[in-house]
Amino acid sequence: MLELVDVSAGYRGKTVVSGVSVSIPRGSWLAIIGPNGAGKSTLLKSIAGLVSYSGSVLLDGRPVQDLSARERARALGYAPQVPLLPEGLSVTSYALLGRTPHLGILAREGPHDMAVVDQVLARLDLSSLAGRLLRTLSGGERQRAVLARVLAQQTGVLLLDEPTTGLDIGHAQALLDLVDRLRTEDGTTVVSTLHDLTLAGQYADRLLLLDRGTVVASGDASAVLDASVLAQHYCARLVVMEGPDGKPVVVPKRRPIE
Ligand SMILES: Nc1ncnc2c1ncn2[C@@H]1O[C@H](COP(=O)(O)OP(=O)(O)OP(=O)(O)O)[C@@H](O)[C@H]1O
Repeated sequence: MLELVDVSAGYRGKTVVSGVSVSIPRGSWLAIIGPNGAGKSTLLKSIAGLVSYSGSVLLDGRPVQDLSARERARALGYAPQVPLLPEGLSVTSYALLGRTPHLGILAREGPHDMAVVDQVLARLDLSSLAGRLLRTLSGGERQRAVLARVLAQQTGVLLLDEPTTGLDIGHAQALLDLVDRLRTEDGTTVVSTLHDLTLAGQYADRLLLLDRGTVVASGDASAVLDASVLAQHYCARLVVMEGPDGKPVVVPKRRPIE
């Protein structure tokens, strides 16, 4: 169980996330949604311990701040929205970095670590690119390499900042399906930011809508993906329809030509 209690965070004295409390049961998926600048990434970085915050982030009742760096790296896997990549590494070497928290001091990766990485690369459709240098990858391939590293980390909690950015619809779906499988099979807990509201509604158990740093709506897809709520907070023209699986589909409406 991951629990946020009254979490506030900001930069240089300016608060950009204010008083967020939410419980995320083991094996569930929370999607943080909201307009640009709402504080989604900042909230995710707070959970990852990458920005300072007030309030508490508890993992199985224990403050995450009390974990050692190694314990934290074994417990929480974080994939940033705009990663800084070591461009000269191959995809395999980069994904193997995800195994670091599992290695003994001065130990090198062994066959098990290689097997984990091979499996993750296969699941992300990256096997054919395993030997390629990161700087030679397309945007979507780089994005998948970042996710390969975090999935190779095999943590109980995945913190994914816009994991589908730059991915085509097929690769986006494959990635979300993979995360969903980890969630249901291994009990992995997922917290992700997502701009695609339809995908957020399809995959997450619970959505948290942030606007200007505060939670303005929270609940399942049908409760949060309400046309008037979304129109108000995103300043957008849209309709919400029912999709084939009964989940909401958020459709933008073009401004009528005068
Ligand atoms: N390092 C930083 N220093 C100062 N201000 C920052 C920093 N990072 C983010 N901010 C500001 O904090 C606010 C929230 O940013 P954040 O990246 O959390 O929003 P977001 O909801 O993830 O946005 P987006 O959808 O555009 O990615 C924004 O106003 C942003 O300019």
